[in-house]
Amino acid sequence: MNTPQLVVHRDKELMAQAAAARLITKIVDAQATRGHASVVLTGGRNGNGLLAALAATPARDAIDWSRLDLWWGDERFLPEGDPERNVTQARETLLDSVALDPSRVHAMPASDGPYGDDADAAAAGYAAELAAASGPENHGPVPTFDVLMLGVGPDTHVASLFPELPAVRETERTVVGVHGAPKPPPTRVSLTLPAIRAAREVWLLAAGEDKAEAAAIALSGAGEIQAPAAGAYGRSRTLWLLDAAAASQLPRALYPPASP
Ligand SMILES: O=C(O)[C@H](O)[C@@H](O)[C@H](O)[C@H](O)COP(=O)(O)O
Repeated sequence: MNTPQLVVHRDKELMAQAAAARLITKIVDAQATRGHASVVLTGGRNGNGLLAALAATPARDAIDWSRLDLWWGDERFLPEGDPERNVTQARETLLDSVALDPSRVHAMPASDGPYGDDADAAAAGYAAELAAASGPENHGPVPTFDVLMLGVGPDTHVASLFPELPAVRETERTVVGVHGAPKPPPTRVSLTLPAIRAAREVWLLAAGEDKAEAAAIALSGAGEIQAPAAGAYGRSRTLWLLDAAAASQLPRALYPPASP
């Protein structure tokens, strides 16, 4: 497990813009090196804020969108097109305005899709899709994601892995159904910590006063069952992207030197 790297930006807007610029560079470098890139998106205000910043910057067209694989860290288990679905919000915010290859956009199943309203079957289906995309050069039944992004909840949840619930305890499966989530809607589909940890880099997005306690808890040695964000780390890099408000309760020793 690598030590988390922290970057603190002045405010939520600057954090989103800086994170978008960082993501563009990461994708462009991956495509220049390997001909394609693989990114896992997250839902929520910070995740969508990053996509909105990406949509608004001219530099976005440095990305070859046709050679970008998109996956999701979690999804609200709702009907196709429901405005509350993470993929619906991502499409409206960015995806519908860039020339993606639809075969490389891997949305998680909807509750009126091929698996019906069975979230556990939908999770197994997505796990199979991940395994099919994984090759011998990857680490287990998940493709090697260049960047896996996670919003951090005020209770330290990431994806749909909530403190103490069964999904955060999963050590074998890569995708699980989530029932009774404290953040509505209650039924979701989520990557598990083993799948998250297959990523080269994991970026945790935490902006806003309401994330300050969660960031301090997750970065001060809490266990992953009580604080799932503490268990989210990448194979070669774990990066926390915060604004000053979300970093306001961090122990001084963790505060990066050149922070606002
Ligand atoms: O489905 C979801 O709700 C998200 O994937 C979830 O994991 C989100 O990223 C966090 O709850 C943070 O959300 P905010 O950025 O809106 O606080």
